[in-house]
Amino acid sequence: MNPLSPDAPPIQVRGLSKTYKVGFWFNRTVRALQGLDLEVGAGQIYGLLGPNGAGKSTTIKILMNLVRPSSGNALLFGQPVDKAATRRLVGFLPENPAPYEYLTGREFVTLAGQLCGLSGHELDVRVKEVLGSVEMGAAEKLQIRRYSKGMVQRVALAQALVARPKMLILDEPTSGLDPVGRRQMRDLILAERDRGTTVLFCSHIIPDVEALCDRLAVLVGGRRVREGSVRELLSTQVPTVEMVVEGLPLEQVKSLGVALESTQSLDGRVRVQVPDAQSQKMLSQVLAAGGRVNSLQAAQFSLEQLFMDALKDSGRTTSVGGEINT
Ligand SMILES: Nc1ncnc2c1ncn2[C@@H]1O[C@H](COP(=O)(O)OP(=O)(O)OP(=O)(O)O)[C@@H](O)[C@H]1O
Repeated sequence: MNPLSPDAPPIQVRGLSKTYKVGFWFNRTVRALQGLDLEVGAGQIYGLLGPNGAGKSTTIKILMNLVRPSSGNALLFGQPVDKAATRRLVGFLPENPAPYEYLTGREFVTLAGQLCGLSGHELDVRVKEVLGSVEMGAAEKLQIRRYSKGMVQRVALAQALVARPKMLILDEPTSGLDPVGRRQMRDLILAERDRGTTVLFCSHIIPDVEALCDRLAVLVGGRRVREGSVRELLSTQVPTVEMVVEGLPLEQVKSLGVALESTQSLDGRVRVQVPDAQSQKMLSQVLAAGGRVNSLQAAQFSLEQLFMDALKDSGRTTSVGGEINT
């Protein structure tokens, strides 16, 4: 039976909420997700970006049918997430992979391939191929308990890739990897996308998201607070100018009557970010007050700024965690 609904997007999430019960008597609740909507189109690399506790892993666990939502629904290829036949189309890398550590890397990936229905020569070839692609060929005969964290992450990715999935769901794929490993992981994800694989991944490493994603959603406190392509999202930012002011103390710079985006006191200087429309006024106010501007440049639009703005707009005093009700 074909588990795919033709034309259905690989991921559709509507009004997804998840409340965990916590505490000794389970009398407190944490709202990890609050009415989340998501749609991931075929062949996209889609990023979930958010601070610690934003609900990224909970979303992924619901998609992998490891956690049940409190309300709302989630579909993979148009089918409910509890259909095993559909989940078989997905390669999954969990947040903290814990493979059976007395197996060697090769035995573990072989087992994963067998569970996905591969066998014989095809399985042997494929296992060798994926272990090579994550650069674990040389260590494939070592028991996993001898591996470093980054090596475990690599064999865990190999098991996700072994059955040539139609979609990859990766929870913090670059966690534990050194800079070379991070670059390889990015290249692997891009190569999978070029092969036509849809990829959903979550991260709080902004450069990874920026380098990889076609689209992304920013989650804060279990809610989606931004969504779009990287270019769309960056184009919504107010253009700003960065100035370095000398000869005026921070407090005086702040009281020049210009709305500043940010200020930072450096050794005897003050770095400020000013909305572009205010930059001329700021310049003349600094000069009138006896200060100097020793550098002035257009600030780069960045996902980092977008992320900080999203956090500020969502009105949260701390970025960490879901909402706790006692
Ligand atoms: N099994 C659980 N029991 C109780 N609370 C949980 C459980 N799993 C997650 N939570 C809570 O739900 C909220 C969202 O957690 P989740 O792991 O989904 O966030 P995340 O965005 O993946 O965070 P991180 O980036 O730190 O991995 C947090 O407040 C967390 O404490």
